[in-house]
Amino acid sequence: MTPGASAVEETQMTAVALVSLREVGKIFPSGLVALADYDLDVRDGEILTLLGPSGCGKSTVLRLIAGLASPTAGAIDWSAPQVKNNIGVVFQDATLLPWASVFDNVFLPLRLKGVPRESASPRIEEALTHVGLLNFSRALPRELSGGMRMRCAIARALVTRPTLMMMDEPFAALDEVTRFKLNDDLLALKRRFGATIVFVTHSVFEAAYLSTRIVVMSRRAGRIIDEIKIDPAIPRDDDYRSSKTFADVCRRASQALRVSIEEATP
Ligand SMILES: Nc1ncnc2c1ncn2[C@@H]1O[C@H](COP(=O)(O)OP(=O)(O)OP(=O)(O)O)[C@@H](O)[C@H]1O
Repeated sequence: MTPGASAVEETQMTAVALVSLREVGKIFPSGLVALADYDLDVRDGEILTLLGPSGCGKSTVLRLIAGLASPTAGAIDWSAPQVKNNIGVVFQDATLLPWASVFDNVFLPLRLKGVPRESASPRIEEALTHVGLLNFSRALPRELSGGMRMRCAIARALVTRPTLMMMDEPFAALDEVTRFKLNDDLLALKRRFGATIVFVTHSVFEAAYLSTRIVVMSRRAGRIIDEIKIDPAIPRDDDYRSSKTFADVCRRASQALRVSIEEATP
């Protein structure tokens, strides 16, 4: 039985796939096989987390979906071109332009799309308001804390109103209190902006807290070894963190991770 499974969750699992990876392979020029025969649907509205040992191919999956790399085998099928052409991406390193203000960093994706600064301004201010950085719009990245830099990166990803957000260990470098706060803020942003999120983390607890579905990958060319569905209707709060459902999800994800690590150990 899937922890926290319910009729609501089953309904969500039948949601349309925004993007489908079909028998996708990725072999790097070095000959390293990062992915082989990899199948994955990303369904509308979900927070899908990829969990797996270091080097199992999580970032590669993200990069393929984001169009930052190409598969060497298989197909990536999109539900609509507008989904493919407007993806928000957030990396572990906030990757802000050091010489540009918070405002100008968030403006960047719109500037690249040819939107004039003046007409972009309300959307930038809205995005900054939602991440709590409006009062810092003139600050430079070096004047911000790590958590604030990540908020800026999230605002930059949200400013184009993407249908799909790809987040590669965005909170891994932050202290636990900041990380918890940003987890809650991300869920609030998701409710506000409604994007589907593909999230990569090493943290079982973070995966169990944020996700509506967790995919656990094996080390051997990124095979999927478990899929854990979590009822999206469960409020993500302190009660959830101390609930049996949360404990069950963590236990099952940890067991799957252990299997994936043990089967890769000679
Ligand atoms: N450009 C590249 N050229 C050669 N090998 C690469 C390249 N990028 C990634 N790899 C290798 O592909 C495998 C998968 O890498 P990937 O970054 O997708 O794993 P990951 O699961 O995200 O790892 P981590 O959790 O450590 O970030 C690793 O063995 C990595 O060393």
